[in-house]
Amino acid sequence: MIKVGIVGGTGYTGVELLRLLTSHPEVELIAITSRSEAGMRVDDMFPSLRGHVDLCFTEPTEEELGQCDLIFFATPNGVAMRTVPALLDRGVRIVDLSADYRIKDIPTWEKWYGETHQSPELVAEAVYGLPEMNRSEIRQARLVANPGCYPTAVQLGFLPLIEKGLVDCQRLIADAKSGASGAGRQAKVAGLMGEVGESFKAYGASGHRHLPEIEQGLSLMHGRPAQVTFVPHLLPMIRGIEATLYAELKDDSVDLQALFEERYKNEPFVDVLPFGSHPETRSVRGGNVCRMALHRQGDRPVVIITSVIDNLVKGAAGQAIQNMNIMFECREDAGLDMPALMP
Ligand SMILES: NC(=O)C1=CN([C@@H]2O[C@H](COP(=O)(O)OP(=O)(O)OC[C@H]3O[C@@H](n4cnc5c(N)ncnc54)[C@H](OP(=O)(O)O)[C@@H]3O)[C@@H](O)[C@H]2O)C=CC1
Ligand SMILES: CC(=O)N[C@@H](CCC(=O)OP(=O)(O)O)C(=O)O
Repeated sequence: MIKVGIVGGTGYTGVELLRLLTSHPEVELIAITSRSEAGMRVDDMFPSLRGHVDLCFTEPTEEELGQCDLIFFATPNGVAMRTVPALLDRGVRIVDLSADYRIKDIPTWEKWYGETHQSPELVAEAVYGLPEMNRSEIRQARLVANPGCYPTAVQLGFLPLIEKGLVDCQRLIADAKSGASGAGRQAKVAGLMGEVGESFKAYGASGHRHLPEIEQGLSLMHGRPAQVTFVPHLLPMIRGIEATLYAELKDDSVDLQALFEERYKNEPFVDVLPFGSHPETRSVRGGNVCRMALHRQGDRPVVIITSVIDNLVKGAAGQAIQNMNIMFECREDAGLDMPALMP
C-alpha cells in the first residue's frame, strides 16, 4: 500500500482528493492536515465521507508527513515551496497541486506570483504533471508540479495541432470559462452567491497568472516561443471549465479529426467526440476526463476546438492521482475509473 498524506485537507481540491482516494485500491491515507481544524474528525466536516475516512485533521508537521510515501500539497500558492525540500530529503515523493513548481523561469514565476521563490533549486527538477505530454518523466519524478485547471483544458486542446506544426503559434486564442470552485473555499466577497449568481464576466483579460504557464507548455510542444491570447471568465456554476480555442491553419490538407483521434487513442482520460459536437461541462462533472470536439466554419482557415474538464478533477485532484498512479506504477485509472455525474 502507498502511504499517502494530504496537506490542505479542508479545501475544495483536498476534499476532492479524499473522495477519489477512498476508492483507490492501493492507497492508505495516513495524514490529512488543516491548521484551522486540527483535532476535528474529517467526516464531521465532510459528512459525505462518513464510513469512508476514519481520521482527524492534524497540524502539518514534518515528523508526521515524513512517514508518508507520497504527499499531495492542496495548499495555496507559496506554501509547498517552503516544506518540500525537507520532505524530499526524507525520501517522500510529492505531487504539488499549487503553482509553486510549474514555471521553469524563476523571475517569471516571481513576477506573476508576487514573492521570492523559497526553493528555486528544485524548479528545474520538478516534472510538469501533464501525463499526455510527460508520462515517462512523471514515472521517475520525486516532485511533480500538477498543472493548473485552465492550462490543462487549453494545452490538451491545442496539443495535437501544435505537435504537428499545423497552426500559427503566434495567433492562438483561448476563451475559457470556469465555475466558482476554481477560486477555492476561503471566504471572499467576489465568491458570494449575490456576486456570482445570475451574472457572467471576464476577468484577468489584461493578464492572468495562467498565461505564462500555458505559453510555457505550448512553446515546449512547438519547439519555439508560442503566443496565446487567453481570457478567463467566471460562470455562475460550481464545477467545470469550458475552453473555446481558435487556431489559424497553416496546412489545410490534414484530416484534423483523424489526427486528434490518433493522438489520443491510448489516452485513458481524453475523449475526442465526433466532429462538430459540443461537449458540455456536465458531461465531465466529477470525472477525470478532458472531453473535446473540433469545428470548422466553412472552408475558412481556422480550426475551433471546444474542450471541457471538471476543474477539481482533471483540472486538479484527479490529475494529481493520475500522476501518483504513474509514479507508483499503479493502474493509471486506479481511483479514477468512474463516469461523470449526469445531470
Ligand atoms: N480550486 C481549483 O479548481 C483548483 C485549485 N488548484 C490549486 O490547488 C491548491 C488548493 O486549492 P483549493 O483547494 O481550491 O484551495 P482552498 O483555499 O479551498 O484550500 C486550501 C487548503 O490549504 C490549507 N492551507 C492554507 N494555508 C496553509 C499553510 N500555510 N500551510 C498549510 N496548509 C495551508 C487550508 O487549510 P488550513 O488553513 O486550515 O490549514 C485548506 O485546507 C491551490 O494552490 C490552487 O491554486 C489547482 C487547480 C484547480
Ligand atoms: C474561477 C477562478 O477564480 N479560478 C482561478 C484559477 C484556478 C486555480 O486555482 O488555479 P491555480 O492552481 O493555478 O492557482 C483563478 O482564476 O484564479
